Amino acid sequence: MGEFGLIEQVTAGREQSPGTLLGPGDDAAVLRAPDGRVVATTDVLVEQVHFRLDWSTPHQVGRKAVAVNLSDIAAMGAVPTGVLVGLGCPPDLPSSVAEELVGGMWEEAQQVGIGVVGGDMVSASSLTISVTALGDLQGREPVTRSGARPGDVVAVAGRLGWSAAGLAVLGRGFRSPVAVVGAHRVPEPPYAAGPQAALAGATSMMDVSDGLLSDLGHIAAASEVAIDVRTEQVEVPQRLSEVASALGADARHWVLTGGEDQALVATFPADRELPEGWRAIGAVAEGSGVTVDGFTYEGPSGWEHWR
Ligand SMILES: Nc1ncnc2c1ncn2[C@@H]1O[C@H](COP(=O)(O)OP(=O)(O)OP(=O)(O)O)[C@@H](O)[C@H]1O
Ligand SMILES: Cc1ncc(C[n+]2csc(CCOP(=O)(O)O)c2C)c(N)n1
Ligand SMILES: [Mg+2]
Ligand SMILES: [Mg+2]
Ligand SMILES: [Mg+2]
Repeated sequence: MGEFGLIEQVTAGREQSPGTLLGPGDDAAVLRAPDGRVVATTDVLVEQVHFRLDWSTPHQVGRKAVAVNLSDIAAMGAVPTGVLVGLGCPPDLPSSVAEELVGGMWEEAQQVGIGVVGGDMVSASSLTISVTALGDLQGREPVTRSGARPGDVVAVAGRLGWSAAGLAVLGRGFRSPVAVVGAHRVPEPPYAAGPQAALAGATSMMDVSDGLLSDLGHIAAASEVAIDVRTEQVEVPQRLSEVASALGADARHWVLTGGEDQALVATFPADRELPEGWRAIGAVAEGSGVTVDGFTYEGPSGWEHWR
């Protein structure tokens, strides 16, 4: 099948999402931007680096590719308006795989009431997925990484360590459909928690893609503050402890440094009540860097490409 046939196959019969005025099909999509500002973010996923098709179905990979972008929109306190999808497909990739991938992308997009408004399809030596998400601030100010202040509470919404546990299970050759494997295949970012945190006065926020400690390092650096994570406040779910003891691994390490759950982490003034779904895990102080119970964490604090 040629390029245009494939584009036809993956776009045919798709409904236009509510904020889309035009597209896909023209030189660019036109989206409503009621706020007058557009939030934009992009994340690339590469086969063997971000996913394996013997570990996940194309549909699950498609959902994840969109989810990791929508969590960046939520982390700004915005709501998504549309996604654009770039697909680099090896020549021998069955068109059904591309179809399933795009189907998964649509499913995830539709969870938040949007659609795939455009994209591009090219030949490539390994399957490469580039998703761009656009969002709307609905009149609110963006919640950046740089607003954390000494005295703030650090809080998290969503799962931590589940995807890393699932990755460990898959990496040891098990394919059982346990919950952590499901969490690795398709993250469940707490999309609504982003705008809710913004409304509740969050001073900084980001999504946890690389690992809690690593990502908190970005907030600490951008805000020029120190962040201490208090392990007595950080829940290690029973499920993770069970998987860890079966594998001889450390569940707390997954929670503190595991990426790809796309949880949201934010800081809030200490006198504010945390919005529903948010749990306190630490505190902001004057200084620099991230500590755990006052000490520097031994070992890598999260995923880093080329390391
Ligand atoms: N090639 C690039 N050109 C310009 N800006 C970039 C480039 N790569 C990354 N950035 C910017 O650097 C910042 C950090 O990028 P990073 O990819 O770590 O963000 P993220 O999407 O939140 O994390 P993750 O990729 O782990 O999901 C972002 O603001 C991003 O837009
Ligand atoms: C086959 C396979 N091996 C390893 C991993 C783990 N992994 C890959 S990228 C990443 C961080 C987030 O990516 P990015 O920073 O690019 O957004 C993590 C934790 C995986 N998902 N699949
Ligand atoms: Mg990201
Ligand atoms: Mg991010
Ligand atoms: Mg990253």
